[in-house]
Amino acid sequence: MTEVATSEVATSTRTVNTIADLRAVLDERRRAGASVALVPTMGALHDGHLALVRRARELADVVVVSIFVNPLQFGPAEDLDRYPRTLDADVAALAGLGADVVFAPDVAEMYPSGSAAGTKVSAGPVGSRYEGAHRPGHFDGMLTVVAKLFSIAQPDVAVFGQKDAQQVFLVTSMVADLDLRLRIEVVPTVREADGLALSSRNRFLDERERVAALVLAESLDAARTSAVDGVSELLAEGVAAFGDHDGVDLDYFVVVDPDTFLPVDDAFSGRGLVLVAARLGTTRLIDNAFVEIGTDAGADTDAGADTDTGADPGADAAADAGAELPPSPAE
Ligand SMILES: Nc1ncnc2c1ncn2[C@@H]1O[C@H](COP(=O)(O)OP(=O)(O)OP(=O)(O)O)[C@@H](O)[C@H]1O
Ligand SMILES: CC(C)(CO)[C@@H](O)C(=O)[O-]
Ligand code: BAL
Repeated sequence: MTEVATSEVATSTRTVNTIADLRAVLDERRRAGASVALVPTMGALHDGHLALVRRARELADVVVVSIFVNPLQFGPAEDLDRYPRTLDADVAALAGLGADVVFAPDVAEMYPSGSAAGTKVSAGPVGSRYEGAHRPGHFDGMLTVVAKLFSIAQPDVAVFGQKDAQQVFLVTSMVADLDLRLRIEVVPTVREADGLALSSRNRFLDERERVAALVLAESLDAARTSAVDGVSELLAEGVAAFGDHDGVDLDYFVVVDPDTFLPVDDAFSGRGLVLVAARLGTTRLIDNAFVEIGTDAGADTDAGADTDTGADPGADAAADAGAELPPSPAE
């Protein structure tokens, strides 16, 4: 076997920092017949990430977790510099779950000619909507690093979180469009007890913002409850949930067809996916939930805890319903 520089964390978890070392470790395991699962992350791990790792552990013989804060997916005014970096704690948590390899390259290893230079993957039209409208270039940068990680690790399966729904759609599309030879596994959103979706960025919320952040899950609950009455009602109630929350700026609240990721029209019925994004001070959060529209089946998935909607019946909700509101100047 090629000699590999590693640091042992637990008996069987290794951290590798170079592409060559990761390939050497995985090639040896694959030659022995092992299957490989990859969990791509940007670190600052929380229970949402750990759910992906647990799922990966069930799916393959070797679990690789990548930790790389990818500059290519951050805009110039975004939070690249303040994005949390907690590598030692991350590696300890992963060792506790029996992950086999932590891949933690630096920027020069991933982008030797600089992150602005070189070939990029284009996310296509859906990449410019919703998150992409507010974070221009984000999805091209995300797909580029994910394609590189797939090429480097050559996993049989890669595990992603439903919390980043548009990311899941675009990664799945890339795998199909480029005939990549792996399977994408999606894990439901992990939430705090009160319904807030776990996110590395939650740590930036102050006490007041943490309370106000619940409105995202509440708006999804409101949408789910009113979905039986159709798309317009769902959107009106979802947006109305933001009516009495000062200090929360709604970026978008839309319902899309999960198969196309395009907004549904008013007559749509069946399974829809509601996407929401909002800013609280300098922190931007996203969330989503599947809903069953026009039937009384209710939501079928991982939407937030069963909280009150907080909707203000008097709010001028309908005016903004379904709108992709103009992008904010900066995060
Ligand atoms: N609450 C969650 N439940 C399930 N999966 C999650 C959750 N949060 C993040 N993930 C998934 O973990 C993977 C890595 O995400 P990432 O490192 O960007 O963390 P994050 O918490 O989403 O950070 P941020 O939202 O601040 O960007 C992605 O596939 C993402 O969807
Ligand atoms: C998939 C990913 C690791 C690519 O940098 C990132 O977008 C994330 O953490 O969701
Ligand atoms: N969680 C998706 C990665 C990002 O926000 O850049």
